[in-house]
Amino acid sequence: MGLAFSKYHGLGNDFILVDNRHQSSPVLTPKQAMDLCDRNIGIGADGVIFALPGENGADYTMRIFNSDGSEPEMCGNGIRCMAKYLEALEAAADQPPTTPHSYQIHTLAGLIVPTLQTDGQITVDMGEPRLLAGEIPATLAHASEKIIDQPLMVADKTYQVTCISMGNPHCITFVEDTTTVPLAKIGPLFERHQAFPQRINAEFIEVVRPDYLKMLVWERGAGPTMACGTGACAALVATVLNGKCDRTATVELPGGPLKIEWSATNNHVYMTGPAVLVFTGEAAL
Ligand SMILES: N[C@@H](CCC[C@H](N)C(=O)O)C(=O)O
Repeated sequence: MGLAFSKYHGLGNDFILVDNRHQSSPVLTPKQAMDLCDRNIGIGADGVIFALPGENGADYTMRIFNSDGSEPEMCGNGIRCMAKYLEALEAAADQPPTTPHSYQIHTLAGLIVPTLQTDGQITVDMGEPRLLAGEIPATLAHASEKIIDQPLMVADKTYQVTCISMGNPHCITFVEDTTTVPLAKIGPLFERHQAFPQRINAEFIEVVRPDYLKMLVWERGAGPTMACGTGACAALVATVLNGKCDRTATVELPGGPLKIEWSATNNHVYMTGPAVLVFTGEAAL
């Protein structure tokens, strides 16, 4: 049986998109998704995203498997890709949406709202960051406390970390220079540190200016990726909480820039960036 798919990327963070609008659970198993993500024997991607029927009054539901088959709660770059994918599916069915056009998307992290802009960029209302240790989850503080600039011992070195959930968990460390971070060595140790019972995404941030951050990321379930949207949002929030940047800043990732704003008015985080169709195809299962 063949599986029709579209491959998209958001700043090099790449995904296989599957039209799952007629079934209420993903049409692939985690193992099938993992095999399709393999860059040698599959299509190659950081994850597989399923566009499902909407739940809780939403237009659609997004589910995602990481390239290791695990299921995260949310994906920032992925939801921009899904918005473009939905636009293409609707246009193919002669329902061309108007722009700017928003979708209400239910995720395991709650309701997320991407808006397609007339310039091709997508702005996503990512909801409110969750700051308490119990919400992340992390054991570096009592469940009802925040983890801001706390020590974490990794491979005999103490890092000062700030932990934020954007629905999925992030651990942020400030560095002098992102080019000197031994990501392949310490990334997996952060991800599977005993302080993080559901593993963690690890971000390393260089504050270049109060409105410009550089970021390296090691993703839970996917390893080093070219960009992470939820990670960039968590990084901006962590940097504000540490008094090192403005509430609006550009976060420069290996794959390019994202504009992130943490609104002082409604506490929501907004992410703006691109999503690009790479190719469509049919995969053998
Ligand atoms: N790349 C994504 C995040 C994908 C999920 C992450 N690996 C996790 O397990 O939490 C993004 O752009 O946010």
